[in-house]
Amino acid sequence: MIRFDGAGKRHPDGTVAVEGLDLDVPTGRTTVLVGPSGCGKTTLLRMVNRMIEPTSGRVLLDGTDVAALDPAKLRRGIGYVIQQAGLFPHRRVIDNVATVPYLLGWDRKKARARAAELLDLVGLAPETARRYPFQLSGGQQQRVGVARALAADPPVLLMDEPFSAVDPVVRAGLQEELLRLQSELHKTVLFVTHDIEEAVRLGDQVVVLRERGRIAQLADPHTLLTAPADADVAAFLGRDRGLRGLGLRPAATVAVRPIPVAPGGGRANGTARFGGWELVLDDERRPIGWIDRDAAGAALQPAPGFRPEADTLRAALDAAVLSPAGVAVALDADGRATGTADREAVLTALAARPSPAGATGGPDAAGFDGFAGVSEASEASEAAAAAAAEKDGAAGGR
Ligand SMILES: Nc1ncnc2c1ncn2[C@@H]1O[C@H](COP(=O)(O)OP(=O)(O)OP(=O)(O)O)[C@@H](O)[C@H]1O
Repeated sequence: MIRFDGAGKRHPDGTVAVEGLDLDVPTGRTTVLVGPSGCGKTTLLRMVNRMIEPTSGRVLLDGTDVAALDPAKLRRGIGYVIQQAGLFPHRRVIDNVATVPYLLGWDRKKARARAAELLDLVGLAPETARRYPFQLSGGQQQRVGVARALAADPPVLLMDEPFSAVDPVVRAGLQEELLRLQSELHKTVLFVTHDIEEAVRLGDQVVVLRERGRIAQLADPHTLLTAPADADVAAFLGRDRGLRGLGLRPAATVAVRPIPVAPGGGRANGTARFGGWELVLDDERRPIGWIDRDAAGAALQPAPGFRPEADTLRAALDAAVLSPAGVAVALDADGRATGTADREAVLTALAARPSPAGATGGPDAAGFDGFAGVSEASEASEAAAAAAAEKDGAAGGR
């Protein structure tokens, strides 16, 4: 566990970046720090790996004051991922990823084997290994950054706006990947973002900060979205927080009706009728589309679906709203139709009382008391990003 114990930072010019924060970052969970620019997120994150030294209070790592630990050793035990990855431009991808193992004195072969394993883990093709960072896309570079941070299997990962420099589609993919990795690896992750959407997607707990690193609210994502602590937090969460909250609830609560499929002709093996609309399925029961039976010669229209076992209520609602028939198609993992849910069925599920932990199976908020983080990656580049920090002087004591 990481504990901020009255941790504060006053800069020599008198600026108080963080006023004195008490926060626990629980082991094996993802804690997200979110808040407006300048509220102290990066400062808090960097206090953990001693790139910034607190001027008051302490930061404890598993009970030990980090001030008592050698900064270089400390950083080798903490993965650090920053915006734009901060890769070493003159090193091949494989050697970027192997940075910390090399520093730990692993032999080259073992370090590279580990790096190759990690590239695979973060979804990069083996041929990526021989390239230089400039030969990769932004999203690929971020994946390398994550692989590098994981190389020595550190229990703690500090992530400072790691996905903010990539486009929304790539970003969503990287978030998905992080969730998958975390479900396997259970690192203690402290993640900084400006983006509340990202915060509720990734966080087991989310800390909303105000200026000077003061905690406005600490809660699991569902509680945050449904019960913001005050009007300021509600405003920060945005007007569509209710809708976003649906993204945390499982679609499995939607009542799905079996499809009464009649034998059909032509390319479809069956159809099902809903008022004037007919759902056409192929031989494998995959939806082909909707046809408006009342419109002569009408073209097939898309049949949006959702997976009750994997998707959220937001996805189910989206499918029902987009369906020309007002009916979402329930699908199995292979895309075969297992039933349908009309808009009323989705609305009934929406109205039901959600389970307190939300759809993500998120942690019980009672298990946490708090935490913090920071961002700002621009000058971090080599020593900072790698958590490798061969040279202690990189940012210490800032
Ligand atoms: N070296 C410094 N000297 C003086 N003030 C500083 C210094 N570094 C940071 N600050 C100030 O400390 C405050 C907190 O900065 P920090 O970088 O932690 O904020 P942040 O929440 O990460 O911001 P952003 O989201 O914009 O990255 C800001 O007001 C910033 O201007």
